[in-house]
Amino acid sequence: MDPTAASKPGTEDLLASAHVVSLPLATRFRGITTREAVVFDGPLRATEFSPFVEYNDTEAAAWLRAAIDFGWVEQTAVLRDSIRVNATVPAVATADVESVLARFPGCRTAKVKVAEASQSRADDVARVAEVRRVLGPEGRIRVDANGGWNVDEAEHAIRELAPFDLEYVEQPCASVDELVELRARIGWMGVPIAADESVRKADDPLAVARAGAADVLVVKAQPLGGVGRALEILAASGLPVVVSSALDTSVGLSMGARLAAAVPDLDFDCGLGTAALLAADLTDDPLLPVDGAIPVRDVVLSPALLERHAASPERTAWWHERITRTHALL
Ligand SMILES: O=C(O)CCC(=O)C1=CC=C[C@@H](O)[C@@H]1C(=O)O
Ligand SMILES: [Mg+2]
Repeated sequence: MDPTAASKPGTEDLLASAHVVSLPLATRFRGITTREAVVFDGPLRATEFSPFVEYNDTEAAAWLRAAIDFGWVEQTAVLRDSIRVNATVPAVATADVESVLARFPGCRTAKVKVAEASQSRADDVARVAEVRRVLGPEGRIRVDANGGWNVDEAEHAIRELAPFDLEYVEQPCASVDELVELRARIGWMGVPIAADESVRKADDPLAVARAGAADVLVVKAQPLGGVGRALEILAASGLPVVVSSALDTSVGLSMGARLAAAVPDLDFDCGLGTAALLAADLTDDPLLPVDGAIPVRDVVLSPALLERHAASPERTAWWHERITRTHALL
């Protein structure tokens, strides 16, 4: 659903309603310890624009489209009022696994990061083994390699990890062609493959489904251009989906929860529990997992928290320029 010309905010409207923030993380995740984000006071609700700082303007444009859609336009009907979420376990030391999982009360599913460049396969196996020990035999475990393996490495790593009973392996290899080859090689193991970067960073998010490269799609509202656009993509793919966050603040998580609430069939727990990875948030009532789920609702920004976590003048100016450049691309 594209914003209409009438309701689409101009650059000045966006900048006037923007709050640039820098939030500390509770635990290092994908190499960062603070999360920079912009939240807008939209006329419909608070909304978020938080492409990672290294993303270029072309990639960031989809995230801005999503922010505008959610704050100014989005009215999708929802089918459920709470979303079951997974615990997200960064590539931490084995000794820290239990305390990370404790941040996600009631979550029966854990997603474990693997294939971190500075670590070995033994580290991955030990981390997954520890997650299995803490969750017990009924827990569900998925791993996410963020495209860090080639096909041979993926085949061997999955064979070593499969005895821990994997729900799926997310983005084991970087390219769609590699995923196709890997899927053919490991079919006998019965471990499904999920695509994440091959959906959210691809020029054509449906290429992976057309190629038969994955069994499951990971969909994220911001990188796919918003709730409506993500729903179109997942419907066209015909594949089961997992809705996930982009390490958003609770505002971006409310967008993800709304997307998850509108998905016709939602069989997997969603990666929307990540407020638990933040050491601070922007609302007095954050979307933290309770009993393994988060509610589907809008988020009320706290002026005091916006002020406390306001980014420096230099970073604020950087984000304002990014918004201005990115908005010109829409
Ligand atoms: O899916 C989850 O459990 C949480 C979200 C998550 O893992 C991610 C969020 C943001 C950036 C990514 O590196 C990462 C992912 O790859 O899925
Ligand atoms: Mg992923």
